Amino acid sequence: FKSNHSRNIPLPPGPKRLPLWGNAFNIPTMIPWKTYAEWTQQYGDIIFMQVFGQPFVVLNSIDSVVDLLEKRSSNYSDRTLPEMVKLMGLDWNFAFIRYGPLWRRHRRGFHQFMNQTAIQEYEPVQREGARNLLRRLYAEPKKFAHHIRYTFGASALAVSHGIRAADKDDEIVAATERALEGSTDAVAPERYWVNYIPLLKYIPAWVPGAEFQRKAVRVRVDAIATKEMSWNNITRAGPYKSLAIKLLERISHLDGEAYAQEEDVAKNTVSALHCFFLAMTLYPEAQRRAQEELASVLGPSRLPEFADGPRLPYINALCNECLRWQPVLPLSVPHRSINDDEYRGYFIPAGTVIIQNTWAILHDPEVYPNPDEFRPERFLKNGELYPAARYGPEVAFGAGRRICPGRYFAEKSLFMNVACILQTFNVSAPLDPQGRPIKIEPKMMSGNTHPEPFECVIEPRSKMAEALILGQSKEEVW
Ligand code: HEM
Repeated sequence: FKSNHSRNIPLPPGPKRLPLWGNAFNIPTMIPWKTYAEWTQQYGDIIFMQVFGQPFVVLNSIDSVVDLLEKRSSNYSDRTLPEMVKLMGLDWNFAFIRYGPLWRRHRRGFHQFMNQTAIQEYEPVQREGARNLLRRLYAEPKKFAHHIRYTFGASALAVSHGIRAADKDDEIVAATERALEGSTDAVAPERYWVNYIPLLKYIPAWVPGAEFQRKAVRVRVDAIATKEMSWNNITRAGPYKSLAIKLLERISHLDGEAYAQEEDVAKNTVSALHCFFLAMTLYPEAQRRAQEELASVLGPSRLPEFADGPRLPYINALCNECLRWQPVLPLSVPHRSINDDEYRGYFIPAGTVIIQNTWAILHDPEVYPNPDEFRPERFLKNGELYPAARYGPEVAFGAGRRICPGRYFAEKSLFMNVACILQTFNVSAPLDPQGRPIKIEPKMMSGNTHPEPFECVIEPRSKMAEALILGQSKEEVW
């Protein structure tokens, strides 16, 4: 692609391209969202790249995202299916379905079960999940990252199949976790050459250097196991069974895929909660203010309920700040254009992969001063929840027709877990042998969506808090 020759319209600016390779050597492999944001200085907010003939456009500003992904959504709602995702056997994933009638059918089904009214039905599962997480954190605080993953995996199993997961070491939850471990990795285009050169898929797994093939086989085996296990276990389903079956019929083909789908997306909420622990470890003042609010609204002797939400603006602002501070999908999920287009005097060819740089948008210092600091107050005005600017953390859920359909569900899960944890625990940095807090650097995994492993201390806030955690008999609401 050089430009639209017939009308002589240039491509958007971007790094210089080599013949054939294009920008293959410019694509940053580590934290690409920061590099793309830095490139704005040089190239502006829309950046063009091309790798082996595949055009890419990075959108670094909210204006370009609104103009293209929202206002021209009929042209910018297609997806690209990376070769590695196919090799892993995860190509059924709704997030990768091409724009068209099949996607529309899935999307309608998802909306039917995940709209703001329908999700009220899942409140008991979300409430139970949050309370069970408290007991797990109390029993083994050091394994907090595992507990978050496990709790959300179990809730996904409940919502999608109506199956109650075992209290620990559930085989379906474990297999799906393993199967999905690689899927975020696969969509990060910089990770695997096979995403650019599909012919590489014919290299057999035994060839030295074909590690991508061996990884694909490992993921595929777990994906098949998940499917079979969850289907065979549908008999374990409780009263949610009929709801689960309806959901399965609508959004998948009545097999194990709906659970893996749920698990896959639940993973984003897991990452957001993981970032919450990181923020609480690094910003004790924000934690103190949130706990003061809980004390004044709830008192010390009960756990939060969904109905408390409107009276807890600081907790809501803190959840917003978790989504903004370390967005769990910093480059969203790529869209793809259907037809040739012209924007701000530039030519965008049909089939261009469009990357929304969510991180750059939510770290724009003009809108969010000192963007690397965790400051929930930026979402408050006169003590009330207030949109920080003309756009808020909803950008973290994408844009246009492919915007995350699970966002209301995710926000409710985040609220319930954050409020329950802060009501009962103090989260702090571990101490060194001299008793000083160990300094932790906030770092997100590249190409993946959660923070790099870190340690934190999680202790009950008081005897009363301990009683709240343990006093409840094990919650079983369905
Ligand atoms: C904090 C949690 C979450 C975040 C930050 C998040 C973010 C996103 C983003 C950025 C996208 C891509 C949007 C785009 O292409 O413009 C997406 C897609 C999607 N999300 Fe979420 N998500 C979260 C939780 C969930 C949950 C809990 C569910 C389901 C219950 C869900 C279901 C989906 C689905 C099905 C898609 C694909 C939509 C499509 O391609 O049409 N997400 N999500």
